[in-house]
Amino acid sequence: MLKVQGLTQRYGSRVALDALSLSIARGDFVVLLGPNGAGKSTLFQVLTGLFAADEGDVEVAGLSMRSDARRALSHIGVVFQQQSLDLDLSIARNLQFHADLQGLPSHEARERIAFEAARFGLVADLQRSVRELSGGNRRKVELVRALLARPDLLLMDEATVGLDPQSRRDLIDGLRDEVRQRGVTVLWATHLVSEAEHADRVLVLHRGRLLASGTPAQVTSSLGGDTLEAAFLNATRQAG
Ligand SMILES: Nc1ncnc2c1ncn2[C@@H]1O[C@H](COP(=O)(O)OP(=O)(O)OP(=O)(O)O)[C@@H](O)[C@H]1O
Repeated sequence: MLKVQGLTQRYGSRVALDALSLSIARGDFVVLLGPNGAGKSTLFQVLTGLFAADEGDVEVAGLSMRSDARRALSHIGVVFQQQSLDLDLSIARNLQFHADLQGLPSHEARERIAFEAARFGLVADLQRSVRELSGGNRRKVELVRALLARPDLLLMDEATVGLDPQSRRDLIDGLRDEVRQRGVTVLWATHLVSEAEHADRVLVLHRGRLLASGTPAQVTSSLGGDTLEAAFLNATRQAG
């Protein structure tokens, strides 16, 4: 579903992505785990077409971001680090507005909004303004919004920043449901090891390079440590 080949991005003399290659199979829930400055946001900016990297290419569903960006992007849904809902509109209006932008027929939009709102426990709040919602529910609305166009690949860039453990859990559980039922592929960037523990695969990124890739147990043993957290801390402290 996603193939990244030899991606390099420099900011002056700083190398944010260093010939990075990775691939993700359809229906996988993959956590991209990296400390601050590892290159997660830079990677997401390239994946979402905000800019082309200095070198390398990205393929989404077999479509090159360099030569066929518009079609490649049509397969992607994204939740960025920065929140971007209209605070004065209700949840329903925010979602409807986005569905209109995507050109979804209104009966389909209504069905999907109702379906996803139920999955994420938002039904009772649909007519409330976003301003009145907790941070956790705001993130859920953004996730529902990203799912409206039924993307094949969902990118989540540190989507749980600022949420308490229960809200983080609810968001991840809702998304895992989506993965199970619809086979959506998820790339979830975070610096929180606890969010990687239930992933199908973990990719450990440090200084723009992949240090390890595999199930949480495989990554723990390949990086050397009793727990994923110990292995991650050990590897990102040592790696030069
Ligand atoms: N616009 C920019 N100009 C210069 N350097 C940048 C720019 N954006 C990122 N960098 C540098 O590139 C490297 C990777 O940054 P990036 O934001 O991609 O990492 P990150 O893993 O998303 O970090 P965080 O978890 O802190 O958001 C860092 O060293 C950062 O300082």
